[in-house]
Amino acid sequence: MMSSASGSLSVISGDNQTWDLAVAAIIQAGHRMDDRGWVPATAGNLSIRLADGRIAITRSGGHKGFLTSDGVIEVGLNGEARHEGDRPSAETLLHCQIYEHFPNAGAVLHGHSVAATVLSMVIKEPALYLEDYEVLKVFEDQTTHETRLSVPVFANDQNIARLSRSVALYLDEMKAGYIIRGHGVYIWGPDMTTALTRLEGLEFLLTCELERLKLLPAIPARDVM
Ligand SMILES: CSC[C@@H](O)[C@@H](O)C(=O)COP(=O)(O)O
Ligand SMILES: [Zn+2]
Repeated sequence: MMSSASGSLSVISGDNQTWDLAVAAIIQAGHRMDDRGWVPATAGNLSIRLADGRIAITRSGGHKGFLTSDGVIEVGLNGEARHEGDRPSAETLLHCQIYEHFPNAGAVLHGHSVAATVLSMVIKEPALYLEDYEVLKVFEDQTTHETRLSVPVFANDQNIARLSRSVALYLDEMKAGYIIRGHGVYIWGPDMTTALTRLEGLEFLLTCELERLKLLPAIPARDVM
């Protein structure tokens, strides 16, 4: 999932050339995700890989709607903070794994939307299947609605290193990021504009699926024990 989308967001840069631009893009994206209701409370984390390889990521525990430059710090590809005392996102390893696996990845986004959280708890399958939606074309290589895209769903795990090992097995097949059950989505792109565009596409599709489920005939109630 690596082609670029041109964007009109003022700060969110397509080239991520300088630290200050990267930080500004993360702040703007955090505010946008908050406006859309995708990062409630202190949920979510965002990062950018600069052209020189440095990784800028949100600090752990901050509210992404009130993000300032102090809330963005540098980590190495091993997930460790570059500056002593800095506490990067608890899920930094999931970002670094994407940067390591996809040389062209330049931005990674993680949100906790209601749709991603509820849908992933309702479906029991190890993937969510999206088909026949026009908006599927927002994802790389998708040229028609006549397709079936699978978004892997992984069990939630507070042990992020262990979770990243489960994710690693499926990274090559991912066209539209992945979902952690009852938790949220991870999605990425070559730059922040593209990552945000894909996130918006995915969130739209998840909301459609949730609405569709509501219209389906009710599942018969289980026998009361
Ligand atoms: C509000 S709880 C959410 C966290 O547990 C986590 O899943 C999350 O998305 C944010 O963690 P963070 O360490 O701030 O990057
Ligand atoms: Zn999270």
